[in-house]
Amino acid sequence: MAATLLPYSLSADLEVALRWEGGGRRLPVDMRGLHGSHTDSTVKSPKLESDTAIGRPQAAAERLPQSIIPSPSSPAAAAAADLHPARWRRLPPHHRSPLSILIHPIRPPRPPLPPIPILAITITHATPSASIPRRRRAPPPSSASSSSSCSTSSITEMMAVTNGVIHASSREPLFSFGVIADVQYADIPDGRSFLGVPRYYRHSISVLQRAVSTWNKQHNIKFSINFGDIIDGYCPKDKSLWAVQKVLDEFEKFDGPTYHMFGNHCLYNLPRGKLVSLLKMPTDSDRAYYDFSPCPEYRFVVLDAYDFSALGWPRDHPVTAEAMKFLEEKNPNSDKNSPDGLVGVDRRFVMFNGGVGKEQLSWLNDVLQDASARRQNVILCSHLPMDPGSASFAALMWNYDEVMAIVRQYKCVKACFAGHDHKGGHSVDSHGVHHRTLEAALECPPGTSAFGHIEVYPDKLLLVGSDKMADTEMCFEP
Ligand SMILES: Nc1ccn([C@@H]2O[C@H](COP(=O)(O)OP(=O)(O)OC[C@H](O)CO)[C@@H](O)[C@H]2O)c(=O)n1
Repeated sequence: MAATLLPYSLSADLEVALRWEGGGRRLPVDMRGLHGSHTDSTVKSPKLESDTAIGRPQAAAERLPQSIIPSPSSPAAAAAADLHPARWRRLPPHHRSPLSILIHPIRPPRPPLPPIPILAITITHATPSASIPRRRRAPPPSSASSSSSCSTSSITEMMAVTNGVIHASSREPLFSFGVIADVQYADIPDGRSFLGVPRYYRHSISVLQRAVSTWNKQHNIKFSINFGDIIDGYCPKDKSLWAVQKVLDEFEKFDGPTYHMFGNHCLYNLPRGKLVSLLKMPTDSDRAYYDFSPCPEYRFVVLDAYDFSALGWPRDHPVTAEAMKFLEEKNPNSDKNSPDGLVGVDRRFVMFNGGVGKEQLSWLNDVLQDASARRQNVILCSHLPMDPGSASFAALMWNYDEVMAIVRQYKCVKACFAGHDHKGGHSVDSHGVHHRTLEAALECPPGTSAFGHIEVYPDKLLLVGSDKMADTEMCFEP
């Protein structure tokens, strides 16, 4: 492989944590003053040498010295080292593997360690390879320009893709927040989606329980966001209220507020007005969209993606009639949940999706204008994804194009997060906005999880996911 040598220097004591399918090891290394070079596939230095283990991380890990201690499950400590992500580049497919490497400072500083004879590190990026099962599988980055929005250099730009490496950073986050999507809890036996994907209706609440206890242990998670579909449509209607309350009781155990939004499944079970109050949405009306600002630099906008929808409004409500008329025009199938015969992004015109109404669009414009005036970065949250690169076409918001046309009048929106498309996804659109669809809690087999927390910096967001939720670094122009 042609190797491009890039100089680097390390200025702190670091730990190198290696993870692979089913395990991990943490290796403290005194790297102060270390200088070396980085190739496409290896970090080379007097202490870190590449060898035949390139592409065979397990073999490399097996040869690590005895001083290695077990790695803790949380990679939250990744931070604050002068190891710039720009030094790390994507690997060709034949070098991809399940291993991820976390590099973070040792705190407090440790005494120097005896020299380490040979350590082979293969820098692996979690761009999925169909042939290799991954513990932290990353959704494929997709973008109008994969070079995305990292602005500092063309190499840095390459790092805006989803990957399995938690990058060291030279700063502490401004704050962090927890994320979870599509819990879709129901006290019913396991089942399958319309397309045959297994769904674990009872287990999904355990995923939430694990999320909450993890967030609480991390101590620095300011709030959490639940991306909708709190219970499943198959939940017996006379148990809906009980089921929503049971899930909310779990969120209540989190040491901070949780912000909720509507998903289609919420609306199969309960009327909108009831949900707004049950979910304690911070609005002064029946509106299910709102914004909040956890610090002066950031503004969060939570959209109601079912504001214009055939779901949730009373049957005789004008919105129901208008939405059904819209679906009639866009979708010729008698079953309006079916995208059969619809082509490309037109597959989104199905009844289990919805859109943002005119009033909400105008409100969104006002919020973005205000955020721009205050020089705030904005994060858009919606149950429905808003970029074709980040989700199946059939999962997109009906009028994602109208929402994004407003977003593009300003430069303040840095990322859009969504749920709904359970497999997850990540893209960077033509304007450098990240779109991250979060993997569903519902489709985690027992013993597995999908939740995470997002570290917020002035110029990037770092999603640190549990096993089925992939880590994602999202850089942008501040
Ligand atoms: N092709 C389809 C897909 C779905 N349906 C029916 O629509 C309802 C909602 O489907 P469901 O998969 O439960 O919706 P989720 O919100 O959990 O997931 C969204 C998708 O992942 C988006 O890609 C349900 O009644 C289905 O049976 C359908 O008829 N035809």
